[in-house]
Amino acid sequence: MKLRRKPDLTAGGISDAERELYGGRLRWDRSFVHHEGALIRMGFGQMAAALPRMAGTVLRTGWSVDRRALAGVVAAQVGQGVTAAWGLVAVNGILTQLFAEGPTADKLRDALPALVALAVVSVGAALLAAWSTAMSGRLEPQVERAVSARYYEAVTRVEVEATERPEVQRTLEAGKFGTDSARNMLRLSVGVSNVLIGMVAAAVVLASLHWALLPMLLAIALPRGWGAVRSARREYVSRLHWVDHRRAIASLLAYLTRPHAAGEIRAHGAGVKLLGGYEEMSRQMEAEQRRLARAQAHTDLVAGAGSGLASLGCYGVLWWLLTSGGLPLAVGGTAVVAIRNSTARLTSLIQQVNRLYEEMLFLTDTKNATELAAQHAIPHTGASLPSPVRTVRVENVSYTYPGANSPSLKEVSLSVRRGQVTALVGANGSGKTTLTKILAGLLLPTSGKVWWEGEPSERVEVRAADRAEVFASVGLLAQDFPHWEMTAATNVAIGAGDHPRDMTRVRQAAQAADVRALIEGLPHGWDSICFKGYERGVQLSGGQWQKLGNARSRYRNAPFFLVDEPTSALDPRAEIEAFEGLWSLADSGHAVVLVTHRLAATAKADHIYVLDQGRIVEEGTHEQLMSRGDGLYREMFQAQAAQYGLAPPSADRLPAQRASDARRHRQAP
Ligand SMILES: Nc1ncnc2c1ncn2[C@@H]1O[C@H](COP(=O)(O)OP(=O)(O)OP(=O)(O)O)[C@@H](O)[C@H]1O
Repeated sequence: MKLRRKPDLTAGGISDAERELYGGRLRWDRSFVHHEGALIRMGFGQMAAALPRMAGTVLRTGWSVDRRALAGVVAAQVGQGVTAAWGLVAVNGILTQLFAEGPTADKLRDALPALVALAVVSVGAALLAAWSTAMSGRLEPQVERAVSARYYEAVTRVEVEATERPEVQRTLEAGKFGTDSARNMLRLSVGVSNVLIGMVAAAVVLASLHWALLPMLLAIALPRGWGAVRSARREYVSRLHWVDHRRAIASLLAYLTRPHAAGEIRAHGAGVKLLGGYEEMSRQMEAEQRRLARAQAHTDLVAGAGSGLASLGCYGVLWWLLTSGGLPLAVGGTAVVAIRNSTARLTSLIQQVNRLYEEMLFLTDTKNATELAAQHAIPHTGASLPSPVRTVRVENVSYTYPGANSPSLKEVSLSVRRGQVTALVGANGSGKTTLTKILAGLLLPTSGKVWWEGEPSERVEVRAADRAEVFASVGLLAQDFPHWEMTAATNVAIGAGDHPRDMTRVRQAAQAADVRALIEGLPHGWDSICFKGYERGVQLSGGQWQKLGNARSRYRNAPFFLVDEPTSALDPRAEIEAFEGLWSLADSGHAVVLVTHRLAATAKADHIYVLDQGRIVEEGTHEQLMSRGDGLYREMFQAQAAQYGLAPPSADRLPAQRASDARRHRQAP
């Protein structure tokens, strides 16, 4: 029977839902090619070599987390192998006695010691199996934790820019699937080694009875092993190939139950669309499952036929050995028992090797991801920043996002000083947020320099600086800051890393952000979980969240505050108070970088930079900028004022959406 070398993973084509909701096929072609190259092409021999290597990695991890448990598991496995071998020896003893000449009663009496030995060996095997289960149950979660922690620790240290590169993103993403593979591999390795030791024991006993019995056992095992590897590869390739598709299905379902989407799901009928999409895309997955099942059945048939033929051959050889007098009848009986046992073990071995191989592929992804993350890690070392830092100076900085074909910042120069409010204004997409990320040390300029300056002549460029110190100097409040589904207290105190929580300061920060009374008025106060659905869960409004975010950056109390639209959801009174709070922070010696479209607030800033298409086109105080007759800032300010009837309408002079915005989004080939 001829097997196809490459499965047709395009089966099912593209669904209407995929085209409508995602604009095209969701198949992971790049990764498919990548994995086809390295692991999937691995031959049976290489795989046989790779398996113990990967199992070795898992065992080393086990050794580092819990030596006693690992030693217990290994001892129990070896013990079980020994008991299996003794079991066969006892069976041989029993059969030898039973096939001997003489009255049946005598033969049974003579076989009694071997029978007792068989019973003792069985009890021993049961005790060892229980010990192995207990020890591996203790070890498995620890190994999973160790591998996951290594992966996630590495991933969270990757440079933000690297995470923007599709190839890095995908490798890191693929690594997620293998974090529980270490645990599974350990469990499966224990299972496989258990069966293998039993089979090796059977092989040793058989070989000692007659050399020809050993190749027979191997001949039965090999076709099944081949089938296992083949099926595992197919499953793995399919899982990777459909990973985006699966993720999309999961996100469709997640939307259906997320509170923030509840309104549109019902009122706009989005739920019907999502459910329709889910059904259609799930049907494609089902088609893929059917394809896999058919292919698996095909492989099983071929492997089963091979194994069956080998068994037939084995029994033929056994027959010939017995009839030609090359083998005593009792040994023949033992051989039959051993072959029957081993064939039963084979079924479980096949299933476990199959899974083991698949898990190994996933664990390899995690290992690769962890290594790649280490290559792109933010350096641990670097020059200390001047103490205290007084100014961050940006010099001719340009920045192009990976994959974009034009820069988001072009030759930008500016200074951010302690004790001042520096405002960044400009149209959507003009580069304000990108600039704050550069200031925060999250993105490194594609060209140009960012200097952290203290006293004159004391300065460190961000690339040479100890980035941990840079991060420690900034407090970020992003436009889309995280809403942690945790307690209100955590949502404030998480702004200070792993420092112990100081509830007095949490309350002060909340007070300054005008959210203390609200939180303390909740039935569970600071222990309320800011996500409805949990016990003690509460639903906060958009503005209340924003106040909590402000409290978080207050609590962090870093010398450089970078706040992006911190008042977009606040009511007018709260907005005024929030801006006053920022100004008082500057008065107390902090640097405040304020990104906002509320130009009434920037009017009081010490210095305003106006960005347009990634360039700083104007700068100065509000008065200076308003005095420029044709200035962009003046246009924007007047357009806003006109909405309140405070200035003549000038909508026709609003800055138009720039064509280069669209160009920037186009991905480089
Ligand atoms: N991660 C990214 N990858 C590629 N391009 C990006 C990325 N983030 C932003 N951009 C692009 O960079 C340009 C500047 O974006 P940025 O978010 O800095 O603008 P902004 O001035 O903060 O806009 P807004 O006022 O809408 O918040 C935009 O064209 C945007 O599409």
